[in-house]
Amino acid sequence: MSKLFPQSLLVIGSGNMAGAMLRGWFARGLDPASVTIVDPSPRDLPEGVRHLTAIEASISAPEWLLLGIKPQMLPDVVSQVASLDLSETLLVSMLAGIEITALRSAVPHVRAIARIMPNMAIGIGQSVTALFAEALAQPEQEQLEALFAMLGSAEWLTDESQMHLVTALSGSGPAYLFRFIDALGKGAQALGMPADQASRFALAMVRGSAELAYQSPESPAQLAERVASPGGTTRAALNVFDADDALERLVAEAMAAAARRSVELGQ
Ligand SMILES: NC(=O)c1ccc[n+]([C@@H]2O[C@H](COP(=O)([O-])OP(=O)(O)OC[C@H]3O[C@@H](n4cnc5c(N)ncnc54)[C@H](O)[C@@H]3O)[C@@H](O)[C@H]2O)c1
Ligand code: PRO
Repeated sequence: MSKLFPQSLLVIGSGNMAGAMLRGWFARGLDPASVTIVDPSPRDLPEGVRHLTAIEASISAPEWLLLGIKPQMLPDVVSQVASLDLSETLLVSMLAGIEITALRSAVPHVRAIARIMPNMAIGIGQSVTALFAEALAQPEQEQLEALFAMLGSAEWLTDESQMHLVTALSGSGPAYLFRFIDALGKGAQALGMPADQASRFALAMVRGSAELAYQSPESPAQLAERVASPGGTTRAALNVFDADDALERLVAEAMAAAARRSVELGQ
């Protein structure tokens, strides 16, 4: 790999996700002067970048174009990018559900297309990011992997349809976990614990347990068994989760809904 960062990066839509990515890359050496952000109302505009509220003819051909808009905004943006010279550009899309064939027909004049599915932990350099690219992006394969591994970890998918599943797992997943932490706090509160203390205990417990699971050679399922003493408190709670496979069914149903929605967003 000859270089790490693209020489010029055009970002269309710099909200939560693209903003967090940029901050991570700036901290690791990306030159803000090489970045142009097009966004009518960007979040925490990074210092030193060029900011435009709409596509202008003055934008020169970017090496990379990062799409950070919501999937529903794609038709609006497509008409604007039609005027740009993208014949040498790699398009990197984080849009949930929108497949490469749809991106290719929306932006036919782009040289190559890659898709990514990061998650919100990208803001602290701990996203697991799925990558999928058309063959035309082969020259940038190593660079893509290095740039997203820098913000956590990155893994290629061999089949694009798996993007829907990754979106339902690790893309949306932080929200599931945040809800679970919230439910733990509320549960303790309902049993009589002060609300702020219950929230602190719930969050600290999840943080320690996630780190333990990450470091342990044992699977999460095995670790759960180690917490549960026979006839003890944990088993009493797990019995509630396990009755009719209630927890597994609920999670599987929620993830299936997310994956279905991802497919719908692409249609
Ligand atoms: N939020 C997540 O956890 C997450 C995770 C993985 C992937 N994604 C994907 O990332 C994308 C962005 O999500 P987000 O949470 O950062 O959204 P966001 O709403 O925070 O950011 C979208 C940005 O697009 C801008 N925008 C709207 N219309 C525009 C236009 N016409 N031209 C230029 N900019 C425009 C908005 O001002 C906003 O700053 C989505 O496609 C989503 O599917 C999000
Ligand atoms: N956030 C986006 C959504 O909810 C995609 C994964 C996480 O659609």
